[in-house]
Amino acid sequence: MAYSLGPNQYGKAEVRMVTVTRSGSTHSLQDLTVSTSLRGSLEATHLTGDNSDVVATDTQKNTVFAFAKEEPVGEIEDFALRLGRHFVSSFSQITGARVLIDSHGWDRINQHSFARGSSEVRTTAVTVSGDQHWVVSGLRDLVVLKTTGSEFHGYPKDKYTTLPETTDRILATAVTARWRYQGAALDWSASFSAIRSILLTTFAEKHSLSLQQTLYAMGAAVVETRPEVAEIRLSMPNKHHFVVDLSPFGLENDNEVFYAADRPYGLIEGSVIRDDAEDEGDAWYSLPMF
Ligand SMILES: O=c1[nH]c(=O)c2[nH]c(=O)[nH]c2[nH]1
Repeated sequence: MAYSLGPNQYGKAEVRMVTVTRSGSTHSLQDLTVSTSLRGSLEATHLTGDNSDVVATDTQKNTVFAFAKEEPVGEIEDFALRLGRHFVSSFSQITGARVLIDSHGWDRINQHSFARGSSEVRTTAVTVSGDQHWVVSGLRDLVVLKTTGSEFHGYPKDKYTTLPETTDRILATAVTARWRYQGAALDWSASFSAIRSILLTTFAEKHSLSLQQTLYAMGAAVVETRPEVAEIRLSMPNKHHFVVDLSPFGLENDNEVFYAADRPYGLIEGSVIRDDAEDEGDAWYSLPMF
């Protein structure tokens, strides 16, 4: 039987790194989870166990920590680009690098104390291939809910359908969004804040006939207003809130008391792509579709 080594990559996953920057007695904190992954001429280790081309995952982890000391980490996109370029330019057998960074938020209490923020995470996935690079940034677990402005009706009914139609329901989701940047280097933080704010405003203001419609509106609003975004992919679980039947207790539930079910949940996923988007290259290589 004939076979050969297929696509492969390897690296150190989820390096947990916290950095403290001091400006007098005011300290700043960055709390990151960094994953590195390398591609290249790695047949030997897979086929014969010859490790002469393997940049050890332990070395990759050490590089993350050392780079954080040698220069301020700064924006996660820039830090990921520095790491990716380092691996590709330092080792001739390494032709591509993927660096994933999650940034976990802390809210300031005083000059040197912090409270862990919400579950929301800011993300980036940087790919370096030869002298090219791609940046896909985003957020995860941005939990939002609206108490009205959401309907769901008009769907097909068959013998298994029990869901009542509604013209007024709670709509809640935990947004995961990834957007692919195009064009020249930019102010990553400013772009992130603007995109996050567009997602929130559109969720709140768009009257919803389905979560699918809301997802598309959120993505479209980003692509319409942010020329640096070639494409955005969204994954939005429908965090169902069911009106509790209070009639056994002789009570009428006028959309006031809900059962917040955690599973199963609808999972609505989709993307919005600019017609004239720059080529995606390796931007999404080995990333989940949504
Ligand atoms: O916004 C919704 N989209 C669906 O596809 C769906 N299906 C369902 O049971 N409830 C909902 N809500």
